[in-house]
Amino acid sequence: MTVTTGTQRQPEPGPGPGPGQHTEAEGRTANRAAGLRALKVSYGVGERARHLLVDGVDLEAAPGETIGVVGPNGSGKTTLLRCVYGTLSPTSGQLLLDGRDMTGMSTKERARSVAAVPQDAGGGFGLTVQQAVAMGRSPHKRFWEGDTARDAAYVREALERTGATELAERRVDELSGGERQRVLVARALVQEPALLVLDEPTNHLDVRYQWELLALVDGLAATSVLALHDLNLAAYFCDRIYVLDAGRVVKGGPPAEVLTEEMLAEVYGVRAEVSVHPATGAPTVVYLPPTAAVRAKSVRAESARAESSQAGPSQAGPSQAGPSQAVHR
Ligand SMILES: Nc1ncnc2c1ncn2[C@@H]1O[C@H](COP(=O)(O)OP(=O)(O)OP(=O)(O)O)[C@@H](O)[C@H]1O
Repeated sequence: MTVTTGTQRQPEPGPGPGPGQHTEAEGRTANRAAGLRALKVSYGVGERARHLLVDGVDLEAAPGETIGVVGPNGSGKTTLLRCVYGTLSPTSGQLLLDGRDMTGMSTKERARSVAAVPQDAGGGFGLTVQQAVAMGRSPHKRFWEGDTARDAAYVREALERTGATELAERRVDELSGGERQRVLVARALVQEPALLVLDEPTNHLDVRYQWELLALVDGLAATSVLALHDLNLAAYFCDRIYVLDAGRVVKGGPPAEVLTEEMLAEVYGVRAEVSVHPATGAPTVVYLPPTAAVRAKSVRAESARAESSQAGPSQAGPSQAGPSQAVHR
């Protein structure tokens, strides 16, 4: 994680050597990072996949960076992240992991490098938390191999790091939303990802766990790509932020460049004040009641979006400039 704005953030201490089973030097989660590049990635649905939910997205995450993907509801964040972690194949464009085309990787190979925490993921029915988290080790094993002491150590550590140790013997389907979210993150950690993709990871979490979870993710050596709605958390934890609107990146760069009052009015249709917080050094957004002018602008932008989405991507108006014009890096 690089500090961009004179913040007083302290790096998250690295994990300890675990319960005597391994050390960081042996290649645990914290030591792996891969660079990600999305080049003109599009994902389309409908006739000839012409309705683009993700439209020509360029995105870059250097090894170890924490990248935020933000944007209004329905702007394409989840669809983009699904392309990155492989449950969707882009209609066009390329996704490169350390320069290698990800579409050429087998499922298992991809799973050895990329872990995902999808939005509101279900599953885990009938399993205990410990069993569900241990399943994250499967990309690193042959199918007949049982859990080793080393696997158990990974699981123990991941549970510790996500504050889920107390939940180990509980059934996953009996957990609260926030408890379940921490378990999903623990399962992703034991996968030893070089790239971690998290879709709204702070969903269901109380403020303390939101903070702790993002600090944990940020403290990993792994590259992280996060979809977030909370712009203040994104401002604090992300090295760079990409703003999606109607499937396109309309702005990208360090939080201080991206999170402007103009962007918030233009993309989200909200009135806000952005200042640098004296204690954190990060941009901080305070939302204000909308004026009549902002409300009217927001209604106009909303109907322009609706028209453009009905007309199809080729009819997009000038306010939806392509990424090459609008991304500020
Ligand atoms: N399979 C599909 N077919 C048609 N439209 C889809 C499909 N999947 C998603 N969409 C639409 O694509 C748009 C982008 O959806 P996506 O879930 O990627 O947005 P998002 O930015 O993650 O939204 P949110 O912030 O609400 O989670 C939405 O308008 C959604 O309704």
